[in-house]
Amino acid sequence: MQLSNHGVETTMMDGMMIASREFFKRPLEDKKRYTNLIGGEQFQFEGYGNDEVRSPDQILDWSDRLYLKVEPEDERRIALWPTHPENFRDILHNFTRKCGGVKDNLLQAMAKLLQLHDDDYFVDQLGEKAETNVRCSYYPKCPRPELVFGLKPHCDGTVLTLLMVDDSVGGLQVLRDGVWWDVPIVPHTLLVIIGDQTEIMSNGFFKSPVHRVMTNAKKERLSVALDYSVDHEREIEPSAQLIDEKRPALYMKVKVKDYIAGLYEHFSKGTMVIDTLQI
Ligand SMILES: O=C(O)CCC(=O)C(=O)O
Ligand SMILES: [Fe+2]
Repeated sequence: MQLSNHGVETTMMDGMMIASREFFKRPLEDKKRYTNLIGGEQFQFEGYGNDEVRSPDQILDWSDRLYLKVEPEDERRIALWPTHPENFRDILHNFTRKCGGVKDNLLQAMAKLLQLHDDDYFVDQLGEKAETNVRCSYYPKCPRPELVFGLKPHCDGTVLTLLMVDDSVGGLQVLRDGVWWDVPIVPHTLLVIIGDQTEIMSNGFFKSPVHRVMTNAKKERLSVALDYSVDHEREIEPSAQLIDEKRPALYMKVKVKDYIAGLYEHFSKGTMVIDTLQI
């Protein structure tokens, strides 16, 4: 879904993209100060780097990324937030605040669409300690685009993802009825990707789409995503309001922390974690 009247100023969107681009352009030594490999080997989610390597035959993606927890604000690991470009931290902070409002409006509209008793149903599900992460992804030019993905097929394990894509180079594709479709680029829109957590809570009324990023031999590409998740300590399950005799619960209850752990396990193998929860 493409959102245009979202209220996030174009200057703020451009600023966030430019700051991310400048970060990735920094010398490797500088970026490594924010590495996601502790002591050069132990993987942590936050920081700069690639996917976790879990097995020697794992197929890796042709991308670099900077992944940071931005909410709850008091859990930020500010030492991992780049200091160059100098405005990076401020822009990320402001962008996060602004997009938070967009996310709440969207979740309310989705609750309305499902005719839930309370428009804040999904907002409340997120919990006090809802987790938001930013994912800035840089896809370098790839000499053999037919051999590797920028990002392999996956579903987002989020409630939803707000995504800003490069306005000069495509690559994002979404799977529909067995066919991969290019997602068109419309500058200054925000792409909304429904995540698995919403699929579960909505008892499958909303579907989390399978998507992937293709590589490009001639152009590099950048995207910035905000991932919204329910508090990892909470459990999610299909809303009781969306279950009846005709449509029983389609998914089991799951703790978000366990779901996310399963997600990465499956992602490294190229399989889908949501399939393991189906009743
Ligand atoms: O780079 C993109 O356009 C999409 C990135 C994405 O799907 C993800 O990070 O989950
Ligand atoms: Fe994604």
